[in-house]
Amino acid sequence: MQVCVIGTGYVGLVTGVCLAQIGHQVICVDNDVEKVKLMQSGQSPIFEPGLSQMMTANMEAGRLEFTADLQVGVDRGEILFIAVGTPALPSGASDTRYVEAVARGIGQHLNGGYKVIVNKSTVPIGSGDWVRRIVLDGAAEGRSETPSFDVVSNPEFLREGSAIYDTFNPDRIVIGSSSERAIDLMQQLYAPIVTRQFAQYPDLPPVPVLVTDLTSAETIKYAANAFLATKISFINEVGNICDRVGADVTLVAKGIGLDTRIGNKFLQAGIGWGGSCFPKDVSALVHTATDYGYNAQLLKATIETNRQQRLIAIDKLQQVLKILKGKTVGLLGLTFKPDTDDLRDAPALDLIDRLTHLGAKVKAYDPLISSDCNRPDLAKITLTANAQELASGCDALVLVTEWQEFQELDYALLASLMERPTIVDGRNYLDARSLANAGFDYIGIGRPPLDRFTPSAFSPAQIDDLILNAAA
Ligand SMILES: NC(=O)C1=CN([C@@H]2O[C@H](COP(=O)(O)OP(=O)(O)OC[C@H]3O[C@@H](n4cnc5c(N)ncnc54)[C@H](O)[C@@H]3O)[C@@H](O)[C@H]2O)C=CC1
Ligand SMILES: O=C(O)[C@H]1O[C@H](OP(=O)(O)OP(=O)(O)OC[C@H]2O[C@@H](n3ccc(=O)[nH]c3=O)[C@H](O)[C@@H]2O)[C@H](O)[C@@H](O)[C@@H]1O
Repeated sequence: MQVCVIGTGYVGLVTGVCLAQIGHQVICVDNDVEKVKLMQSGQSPIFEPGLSQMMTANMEAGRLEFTADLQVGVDRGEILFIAVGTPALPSGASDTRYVEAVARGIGQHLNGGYKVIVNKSTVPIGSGDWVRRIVLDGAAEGRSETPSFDVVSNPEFLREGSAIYDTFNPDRIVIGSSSERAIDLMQQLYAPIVTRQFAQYPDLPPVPVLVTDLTSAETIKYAANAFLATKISFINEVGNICDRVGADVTLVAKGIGLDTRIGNKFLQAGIGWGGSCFPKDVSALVHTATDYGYNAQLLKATIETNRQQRLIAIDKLQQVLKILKGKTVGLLGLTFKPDTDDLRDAPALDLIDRLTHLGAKVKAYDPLISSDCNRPDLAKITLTANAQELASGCDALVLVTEWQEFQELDYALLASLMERPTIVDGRNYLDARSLANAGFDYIGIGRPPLDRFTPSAFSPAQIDDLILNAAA
């Protein structure tokens, strides 16, 4: 099928590349001319595991092209994906100006043939009909013939860092539309994914496809992200209670997660959720609720709990170091999660603000953020090229992002380079006992100290063994 994807960010580019990989003819449009030139030369503007290779392979196979010319994309595509950003406005509402610009542009360039216009961006509930109207307005401006099109909501559930895997192995595909013709075309489009032709486990039953009305599909996207964010805020709150009563949140999470009604995913306590979507999407849902006369108290608490949680590492540092003014704190990781170069709304940024406000000197090492990144929000910190350089002269380290390479560091060496080897493991990611043996004062989130025997001394894998043995 002929597909046009408008917006080539974390979602649009992955969608375009994966649709080409399953055999469709894809043209990706972006209004950032430099980005388009980069992609035309075979380079991905973002880091996502496996993306560059798949992108170049599909370009070479003649299934994937890039352009800055929306007219070319609209002419070529039978299915037009809108995948531009919908960041938060200061009010918490979603900023839909990029979606509006694209919808109007599509309308201006429509050429008479039937098109399916797909909202892949996360758009406020009710946007499907709004997009239809904007497209019609654009068409009237462009004086095109009466356009023939339908609007579909097809929310995206991929995670950064595993975006390609998630695209080929989705838990479900949601298609919201009132048009049978559009729904049928969307089902044809996704057939190779639904039948798991590109899945890691091809023998699993087909991927469930949920066909809904537009509004329900749009609400599913917000509800999914709000639920996941609430689940994390919940376990973080339990972790804070664990800190006070001496329980271990990693064991509590195991214990509740074995209940299939609860499930074991998204129960990792830490320094809070961040990224380009959870913060803005939960805020946008609260905002929508308010617009419709409902006070979404639970979601507000989810946000507030997370705001506090992001600074919990500072409380822990203050307990050990007391005065932070004049101390040097090293951050292991900056991105909001591992395997991405994305710093949008990363908890690290709040930590940096607060630590510098308290007079601490902040250093950081992140495998994908280099000192020449020229980000104003990182201007007040020292970015180092590796973990040794980071640890050198630090009073404490905070593990912010659970990059795999942080498991393999020589912590005894790092400890020897530090003023006072203390580490706050903001993701409960490291083996507490090994860190203690390496000379560190190890502090987890919601975990008791190691000075008395507790299973906290075990690594996550060892805890899994305990469960298996117990089951046997
Ligand atoms: N990042 C993620 O993991 C996920 C994001 N989403 C949603 O997908 C949407 C896109 O998010 P990201 O890919 O992260 O955004 P992004 O900011 O990485 O990419 C947006 C792209 O759209 C381009 N763009 C803006 N205006 C344009 C226009 N008028 N014409 C053509 N291109 C234009 C920008 O240059 C940029 O390349 C958002 O609504 C987001 O909420 C949904 C699921 C996952
Ligand atoms: O709408 C979106 O953009 C996407 O948002 C999230 O994906 P993403 O933000 O890429 O990353 P997640 O893996 O969900 O992590 C989000 C944040 O939660 C934190 N997190 C996650 C899981 C957990 O147990 N604990 C926890 O603190 C992570 O560290 C990270 O800061 C959702 O998981 C995707 O389904 C959704 O498509």
